[in-house]
Amino acid sequence: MKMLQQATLLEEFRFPGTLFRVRKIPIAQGWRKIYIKWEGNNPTGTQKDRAAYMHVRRAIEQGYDTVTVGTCGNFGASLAYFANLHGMRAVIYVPSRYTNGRVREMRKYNAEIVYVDGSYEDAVERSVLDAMKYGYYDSNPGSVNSRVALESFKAIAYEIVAALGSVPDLVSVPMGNGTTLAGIYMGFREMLDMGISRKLPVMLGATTGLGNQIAETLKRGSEELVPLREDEVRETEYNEPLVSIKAFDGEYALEAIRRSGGLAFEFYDEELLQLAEELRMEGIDPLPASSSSLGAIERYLEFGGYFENAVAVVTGRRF
Ligand SMILES: N[C@@H](CCOP(=O)(O)O)C(=O)O
Repeated sequence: MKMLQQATLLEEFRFPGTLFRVRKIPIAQGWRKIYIKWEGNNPTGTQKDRAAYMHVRRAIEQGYDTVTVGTCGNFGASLAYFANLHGMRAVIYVPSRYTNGRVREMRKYNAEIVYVDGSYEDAVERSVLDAMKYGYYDSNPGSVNSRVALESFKAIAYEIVAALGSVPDLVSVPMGNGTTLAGIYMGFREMLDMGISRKLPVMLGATTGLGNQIAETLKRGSEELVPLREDEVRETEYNEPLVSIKAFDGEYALEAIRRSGGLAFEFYDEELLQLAEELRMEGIDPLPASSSSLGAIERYLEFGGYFENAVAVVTGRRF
């Protein structure tokens, strides 16, 4: 029943699901194939639309009139959009230093903004507490409904296999909380378990060198997520979506990277801008942080990795 319900939800809103082959970048020429899974054509321009859509549908089915999330931008804009589309109230918690265009977009979709003094993690915590206090549907990572986002990203794996006809050797995903990467890997696992496919891809996590709990854990070779202090992390204009003091789905992402024989690679602003430029030559205009997935594939080759075909999930457009 649960699976049937989910399939129905996925069918009701069709995400554009664009997958195209990279042509201009030297490493992608010849026999080696690199594809971009482009999420920038989604309604608010990022993969978060997939999760927000499913959260709003569930909230309606469960009789809620208000949805909430803590956000730095993308997830909040998505949730506000789908809530507004379905006549629901959205209360979005934003760290007070964020007054960017994405916050204006949330207001455009009639969301109520609550500014929180502190980090992204503080905004999430406040949203979770208020969800309990006021009876809002909680869309936060790490909350009672956190499985929903993971489930929603499985569809990316299915769309990749549908477009290519098979599982690629390598899949590279930008990594903040680890939710997108973990969800995509779960999709590949599900297809393998159901006999739809015959292998799993190697998973690459693409993140920032200025503070991500999952990458730090891998570097230190720790079995469990290592705690990161706020003063060990530095947020910049371009790395913000990849920074994570507390990676809410970090355990799942770690498992996906380790079990698939994958790696995580770290990038800095200049590199992210350069990668975004490379992707502009391919005809898309991505958020620099989202371009890190292409960088991880390039880095993997430099480190002597081998693949015949790879997919870089480029999670959002430039705003
Ligand atoms: N936040 C980034 C990276 C992927 O997000 P995650 O929190 O699911 O790891 C983005 O949206 O591109």
